Amino acid sequence: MSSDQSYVLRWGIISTGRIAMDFAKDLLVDPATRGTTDVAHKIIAVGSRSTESAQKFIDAYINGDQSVKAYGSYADVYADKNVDAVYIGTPHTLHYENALEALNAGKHVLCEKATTSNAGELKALLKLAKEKNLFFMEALWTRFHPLTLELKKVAEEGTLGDPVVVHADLSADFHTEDLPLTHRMLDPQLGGGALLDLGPYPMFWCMLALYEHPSNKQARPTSVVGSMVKSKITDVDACTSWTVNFTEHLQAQAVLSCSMTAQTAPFGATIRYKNGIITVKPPIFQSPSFTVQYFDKHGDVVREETKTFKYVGGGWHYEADEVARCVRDGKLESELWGHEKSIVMMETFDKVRRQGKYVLPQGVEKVGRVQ
Ligand SMILES: NC(=O)C1=CN([C@@H]2O[C@H](COP(=O)(O)OP(=O)(O)OC[C@H]3O[C@@H](n4cnc5c(N)ncnc54)[C@H](OP(=O)(O)O)[C@@H]3O)[C@@H](O)[C@H]2O)C=CC1
Ligand SMILES: O=C1OC[C@@H](O)[C@H](O)[C@H]1O
Repeated sequence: MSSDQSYVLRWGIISTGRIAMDFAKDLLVDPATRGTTDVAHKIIAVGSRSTESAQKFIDAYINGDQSVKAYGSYADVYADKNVDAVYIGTPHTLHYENALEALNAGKHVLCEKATTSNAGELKALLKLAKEKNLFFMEALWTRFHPLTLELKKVAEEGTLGDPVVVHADLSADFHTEDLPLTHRMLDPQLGGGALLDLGPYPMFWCMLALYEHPSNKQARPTSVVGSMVKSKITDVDACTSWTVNFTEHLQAQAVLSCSMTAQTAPFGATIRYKNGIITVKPPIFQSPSFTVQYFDKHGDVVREETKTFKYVGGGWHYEADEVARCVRDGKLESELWGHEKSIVMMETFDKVRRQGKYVLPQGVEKVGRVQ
């Protein structure tokens, strides 16, 4: 759906799993329902390891639209001349080669989190994207939500002062004892475990609250300390926690955690400032509301405000709109979630994996094995 003036980005979707479904469904939501009139989306093709699965996906989630091509390989999507941008929804450890092939075929890329298996792979992709003059973005969808945009305004308008401590957790009990060993959360070949799957979200709130805060002047973390509890089933991380310090311009610390064997922590994310506190209600990847409490000089709450957000769709369409705008404007990266932030995220995960002694099997990481 598009208004006459809108720029239409033509998508190719690769993989037919859970997140590809969520993303595709959101591309079909009328942009006007979220106040978007300058860009719109068209799904041109779906690629899967089997044509049957691609066709089933189109039938089930793209209203059986006959104009959408069902391909039995990802390569066919990259080769389709009508595709402008490729959305990658495969497991983490496949992102590198999928994105590499898409970029080499001249396509812009939106790639699911965790962007790659490690920072080395990510940097190689970013270099290629720049050489080819193509847009690349990690699909950190939470960055583009209206809640996040509003929270950032409130956080940085001055009254709250500098940020000091962030706590954030994202967990989910995947009942790993019942999963097949080939499930992406358990299989080390697929980068299984809590950190690479759930970790991007606690880390995201750390990045938003501390890294992005103007007082931090975009300084990278000064230290990262992590700890992992391994799963007894496949030795991937079941529970991981890590602290991230920002001490070059701030005196601030984030205390972050994720687990794939427990329910998420009820506090979601809290950001404590000199003069108040912001609480982000769980789930922190798709939060419905946040509350701000302002303190007087004694630390007593003098004002409290809760802001609630609703929209049509699941919220993945906001990142799609960002990609469309950037591609339309010839940008190679998003100003809101650019390359440097994805690198800081992946470098942090590399450090935590090293400290937790989580080594992926030989050959999984295509660039710079973390060990
Ligand atoms: N942004 C978000 O909200 C979310 C993001 N994610 C991210 O998306 C990625 C995929 O997660 P999710 O959709 O839950 O995973 P699924 O297991 O549901 O789907 C993954 C898909 O990848 C394709 N695939 C290609 N090779 C393999 C392989 N060797 N093993 C398994 N699947 C393969 C398959 O599609 P086909 O058979 O068609 O080729 C499969 O359906 C992860 O990186 C995850 O972190 C996940 C959930 C939410
Ligand atoms: O990105 C994600 O968000 C929601 C979680 O349920 C999921 O495991 C993760 O991949």
